[in-house]
Amino acid sequence: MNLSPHALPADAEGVMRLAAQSMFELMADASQGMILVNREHRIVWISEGYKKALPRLGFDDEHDFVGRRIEDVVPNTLMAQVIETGRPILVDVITNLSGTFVVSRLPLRDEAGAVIGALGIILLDTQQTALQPLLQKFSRLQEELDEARRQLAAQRRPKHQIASFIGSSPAALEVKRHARRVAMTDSTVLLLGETGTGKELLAHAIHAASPRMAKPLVGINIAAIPDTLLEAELFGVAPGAYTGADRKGRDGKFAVADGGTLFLDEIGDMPLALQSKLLRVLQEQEFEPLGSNKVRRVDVRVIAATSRDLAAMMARGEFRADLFYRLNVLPIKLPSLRERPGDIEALADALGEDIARRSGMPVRTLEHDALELLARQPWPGNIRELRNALEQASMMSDELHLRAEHFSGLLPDVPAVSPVAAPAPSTAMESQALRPLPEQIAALERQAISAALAHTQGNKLAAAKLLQISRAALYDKLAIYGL
Ligand SMILES: Nc1ncnc2c1ncn2[C@@H]1O[C@H](COP(=O)(O)OP(=O)(O)OP(=O)(O)O)[C@@H](O)[C@H]1O
Repeated sequence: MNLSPHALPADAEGVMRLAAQSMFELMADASQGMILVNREHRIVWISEGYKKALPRLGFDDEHDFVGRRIEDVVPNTLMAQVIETGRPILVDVITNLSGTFVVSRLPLRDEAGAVIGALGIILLDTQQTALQPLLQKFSRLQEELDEARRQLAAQRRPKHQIASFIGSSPAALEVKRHARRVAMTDSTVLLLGETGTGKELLAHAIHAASPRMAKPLVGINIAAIPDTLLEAELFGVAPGAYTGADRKGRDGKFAVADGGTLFLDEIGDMPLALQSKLLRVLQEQEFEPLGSNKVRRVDVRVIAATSRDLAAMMARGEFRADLFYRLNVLPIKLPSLRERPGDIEALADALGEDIARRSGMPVRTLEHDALELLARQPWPGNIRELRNALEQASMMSDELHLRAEHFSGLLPDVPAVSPVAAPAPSTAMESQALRPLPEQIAALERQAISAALAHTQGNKLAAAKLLQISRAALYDKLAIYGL
C-alpha cells in the first residue's frame, strides 16, 4: 500500500473527539468550576466544583440555578459578550458577591462554525490560592485608578459657567448676553477690562458654553512669561533645535489646545516681534515651531484678554494694527466694579459662600453699613480685591455679621492705622502697631500696589514703573496679595 506521508490516520477523528472529551472532563475536574450556557445565554450544565460556589451566589439548589439566563444570576459575567462576539476571553479577573476569580471564557461552535453557546472555566478562586496578596494589590490599584479617573473628570469639567458671572446690573447682563452669543461662534473673542473684572472667568465660561466644551481650554498669561521664552511656550520647539532639556522638542500651547480653546491673557504685553506669528495662526491656523521649517496645522479658537488700551497702543506703534483688527472682531467690555456698585451685595454673597466653602470658616453676612462702605470704594483690583477684603475681614473676626468697622485697615476709605503716621495713638492704633512687622509691611505693600493700580487704571506695566519694581515682581506680589 502506498500511503502519502500527509494522509490522516484512519483513527484521527476518533482520537480528536476523545481528546476533546477527555480535555473537557479533565478541566471540569481540575478547575475550580465550569459552566456551560446555550445560545440564549441559559445555563445548561455546571460542574461539581461550580456547585460548591452556588451558596455564595445565593442558591441552595442546583435546579434553581440551571436553566436561568446567566446574566440574571452571575453578576458581572461576560459570557453573553462571548456568545454575541464569538471571541474568547482567555484570562480575566471577575469579582462578584461570591468572590474574586481568575476565569476563562470560550465560545462553542457547531460544525458550520456558528456560535451555539459558551463555556466558562474558573481557573482560580483567589481565596484559595497563593495569589491572594497579588490580587488584593490588583483590586486596590483598580480602586485607585477609578478614583484618579473620577478626579480627572471632575477637574476637566469647566470651572465656570456663564451663570457664574455674578451680577444683574444692566452692564453685567449685557456681558452675559454677549458671552452667550459669542460662545456659539468659532471666532476670536477679545475680553477687555481692568484687572480682576472677571476676564478669565468669562473665558472659561465661553469655552464651557461652546461646541468645543469637551476639548481642552489652555491658558497662558503673556505678561508673566519673559519675552525670550514666549515663542517656545506658544509655538513649541522642534526636536534638536536646542541642547539640554528641550533636545527632544516639546509642544507649545497652540498644539496642546488643538481642537479646543486657547486663552491668551494680557495680550497687550505680546512683544511686537511675535505679534505677526500670532496673526498668522489666527488667519491660517498654522505655524512653525521654533527651530523647524515644517508647518503645523491646528484647530484652535482663541480668546484673548487685556486690561490695556490696545487702540492707544496701536496708535503709538506698540501693537500691530492688523492683529488688533483681527482680535477685535467680537470684543466684550467687562465693567469695573465701580460701574456696578449695585452688584456688590450679590457678589459679596457668592464670594462669601465660596470663601467659607474653601476655608472651612462659617458663612458671613454683611450688615447694611458694611455694604454701603464697600459700594463707595474705588476697587482698583475689582472683584479680586473685593474677594480679598472679604476674606481678610472674615479671618480677622469671629462675628457672623460683618460691619463696616471689620474692614478697618483693609480699604483705602477706612485707613489702616499706620504705625508710621500715627499722631495720637488710640487703642486701635496701638494694637495695630503691635502687630508683627512682616504683617504691617505686607499691609503697606498691598496698599501701595492697590494705589498704583488705581492711578494707572489697572495698567500693570505702568504700575510696576511707578513702584520702581519689575513687571515679574509686580505679578508675584499681585498673586501673593490676591490683587
Ligand atoms: N462676575 C463675577 N462673578 C463672580 N466672581 C467673579 C466675577 N468676576 C470675577 N470674579 C472672581 O474674581 C476673581 C478675579 O477674576 P478673573 O481672574 O477672572 O479676573 P481677570 O479680569 O482675568 O483679572 P486679570 O486681568 O488680573 O487677569 C476670580 O476669583 C473670579 O472668580
